[in-house]
Amino acid sequence: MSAARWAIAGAIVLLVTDLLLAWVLWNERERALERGQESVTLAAATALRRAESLFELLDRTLSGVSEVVAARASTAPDDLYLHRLLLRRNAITPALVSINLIGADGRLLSTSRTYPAPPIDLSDRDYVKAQIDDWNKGLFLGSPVTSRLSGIQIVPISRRINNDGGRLIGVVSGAIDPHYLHDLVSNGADGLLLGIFRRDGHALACLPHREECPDAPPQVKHMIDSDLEGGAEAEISKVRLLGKGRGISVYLPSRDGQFFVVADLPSKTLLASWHANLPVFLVIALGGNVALMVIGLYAYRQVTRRRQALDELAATNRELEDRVRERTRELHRLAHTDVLTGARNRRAFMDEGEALFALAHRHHRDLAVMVLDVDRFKSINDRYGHAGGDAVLRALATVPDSVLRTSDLFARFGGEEFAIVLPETDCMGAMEVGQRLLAAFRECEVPHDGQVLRFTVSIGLSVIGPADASLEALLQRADLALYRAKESGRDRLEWTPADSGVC
Ligand SMILES: Nc1nc2c(ncn2[C@@H]2O[C@H](COP(=O)(O)OP(=O)(O)OP(=O)(O)O)[C@@H](O)[C@H]2O)c(=O)[nH]1
Repeated sequence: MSAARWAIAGAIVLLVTDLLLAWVLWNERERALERGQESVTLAAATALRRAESLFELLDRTLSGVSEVVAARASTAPDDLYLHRLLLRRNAITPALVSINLIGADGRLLSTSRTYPAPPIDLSDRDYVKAQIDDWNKGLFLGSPVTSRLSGIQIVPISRRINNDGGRLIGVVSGAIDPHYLHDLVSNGADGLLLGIFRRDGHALACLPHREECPDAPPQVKHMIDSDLEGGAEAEISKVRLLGKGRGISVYLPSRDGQFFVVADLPSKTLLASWHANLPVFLVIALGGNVALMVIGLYAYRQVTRRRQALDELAATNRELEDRVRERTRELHRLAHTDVLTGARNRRAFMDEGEALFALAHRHHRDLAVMVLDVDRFKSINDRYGHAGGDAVLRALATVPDSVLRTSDLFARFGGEEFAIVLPETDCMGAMEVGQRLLAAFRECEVPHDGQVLRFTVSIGLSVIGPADASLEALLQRADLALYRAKESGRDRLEWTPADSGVC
């Protein structure tokens, strides 16, 4: 596999691994958001339940006062009685700063705080007007105001008092201590913003700003309007309703629709644990990537090295084979070459000569054999030394090159004796060649030791006959002819006829 393919395969493995890790990371994030959503919803629901319980309790208190006053309306109870009634009910309702009785004209008739009641006109207050204007209003939750009675910030509630005929007798009101409302939204998680709002957006309580709760921001007011139209119970938004930025928000209206709880948590808080684990994930991802890259590189190097080793082994094998072939050729050449002259030796001559003989014999072709012997070579040796004799032999071996055909076979037979096989050559042709050879040897000059040596050669010739069974037979006849050549005076060619007696 090429380096590019390795790189592509490695990149794909890394990509898949990183995508898997990213998927795990994304899942972790979604789960953290889900957990955050559950905790925000729980905080809002808890605050709503506690607020509804409180308002039910306060409603029962005001209803109780209302019933007593209505029952006693015909007997016109005195101020002290009313004050004591309010005082007793207030004593068992610590959430209220005071309980007040207001006349049908809006003037304060009695209060649990002081006796006698100060002359205060409350006809302009929303919690008074709402009850005077509506005979069946139920419990009314007023806007937070500064009490004219106590001078502190309170959240007013009120109930209408009717006589048996349904006519307005007066209004009973209670001033809720804002701290009680603030306690409803306590115990929130870190970073949680929680608010209880009236339908008109006035804040009744909030977390974490206990003292100065901001009124509902525009987006909450928009939710309230939507709620009025659609009657939705809860809405979860990814955009925070109370804080800035993104996060999880929950909006819950009360059963009677008089107030709403809104809670939200910023993404930063929701994902705090996820963010805390992020470096661990990144280190794992980075470590995984590095580990995969190291493993990939290691595997690539191992495979490359193995391939290189195999290539080198193959190259070494090829080189060894070449050397063995070369060596074999050299050995073959040495085994078939005469060391002194470089011509073929007897073995090579016999191998190749037998093959030429067999070919000629089978196809009835002509073939001639010559045996050559240097004349009086012993005297050359004696006169010029062995080195002189060797020089003559070396020179002799070069002469046939210029006379013979390349298809002819020339070899040193041993000592000063040489032999030639002439394929496709009849007796006449061979004689002609023999004469040319004799002439060439005569003219051959051998420089040696500052002198020029000359030599002659005697040649014995034989040609193939039908009765010849081997090259050896021709060689024997050529030897006989050579003997005659020597006997006849040397430097000449003689031939021995075959059984047929023709040349
Ligand atoms: N320098 C040299 N001499 C050799 C070599 N081989 C054989 N001789 C010598 O060649 C001589 C052959 O001599 P002879 O067989 O008597 O024949 P000749 O002297 O050539 O006489 P004729 O053949 O009758 O003409 C011997 O003295 C051998 O020692 C060789 O390789 N080198």
